[in-house]
Amino acid sequence: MQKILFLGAGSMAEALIHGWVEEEVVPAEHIYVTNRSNSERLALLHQKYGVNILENKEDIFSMDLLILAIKPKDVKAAMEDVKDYIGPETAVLSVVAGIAIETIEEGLGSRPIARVMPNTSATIGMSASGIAFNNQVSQVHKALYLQMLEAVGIVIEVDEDKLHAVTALSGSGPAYLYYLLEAWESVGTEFGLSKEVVRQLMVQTIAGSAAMLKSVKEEPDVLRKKVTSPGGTTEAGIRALESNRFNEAIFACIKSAEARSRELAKGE
Ligand SMILES: NC(=O)C1=CN([C@@H]2O[C@H](COP(=O)(O)OP(=O)(O)OC[C@H]3O[C@@H](n4cnc5c(N)ncnc54)[C@H](OP(=O)(O)O)[C@@H]3O)[C@@H](O)[C@H]2O)C=CC1
Ligand SMILES: O=C(O)[C@@H]1CCC=N1
Repeated sequence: MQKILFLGAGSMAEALIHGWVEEEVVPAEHIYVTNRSNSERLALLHQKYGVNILENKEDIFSMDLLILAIKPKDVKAAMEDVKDYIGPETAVLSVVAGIAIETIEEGLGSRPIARVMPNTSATIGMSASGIAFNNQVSQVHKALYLQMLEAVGIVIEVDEDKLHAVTALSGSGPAYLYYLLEAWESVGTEFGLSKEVVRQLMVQTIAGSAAMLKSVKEEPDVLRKKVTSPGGTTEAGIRALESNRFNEAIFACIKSAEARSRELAKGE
């Protein structure tokens, strides 16, 4: 893939560009960016990463890969904008939440299409991505996409329908953890600790717990019980989580996000 165009130049496009350029998976000179109107944003990406700015729509014809990195609500208009310029040999990779491969085939014609759900941790090579393909993607291109996504984290192939769940879990997942940290910082400061101290303690706690789950072959409930001394502080904390319906809140969170992904698929 010598020429890769990002249609949409927001957070997710930047996370992938940053990861690919930094990890030397895709040279910056192979990457082109375009958006709706924010030319300052394109100039910033050019300056930060050395990527090219798409000069005119005719250049879309020669792209090997078009990456859809726009919001779901903008996808139909964006496809309408480019459909007369895209060449027959151009493959498509979409990171757009909820939008089905079938919708992209309708908008851009029958061609190889991959749908990926990464997360913003691609910026630092730590994305957890799900991927699904239509039946026109060759084995060679599948391997290439997997390699590109492995360079910015882990990637797991799933049936397309399961991408709704992947979106709700790992696509949105970083936001849930940041929200948790915001709550920890609020309560920590009530005890007179500074926000910075709480952040250092809890970021390391998240990183350490994730590393434990990856390195020791034990289930989360086993690891949890090792922290929980009978009659101790953790037990008191967990009891408070239970009485405040922690499980219900988490189930509601993931189910709402999954349902929203399905609504986006229907254009709602
Ligand atoms: N952010 C995240 O954590 C994740 C996001 N995603 C998915 O990635 C996609 C992009 O999200 P995100 O990067 O956060 O969004 P942003 O709002 O940061 O960026 C959206 C980009 O789309 C551009 N755009 C809008 N309409 C058009 C158009 N008609 N033609 C060309 N470009 C257009 C905007 O340009 P302009 O600024 O000029 O209007 C902007 O560059 C979404 O579909 C989201 O579901 C997937 C996984 C994680
Ligand atoms: O909130 C969203 O719709 C996107 C998809 C996953 C993360 N951000």
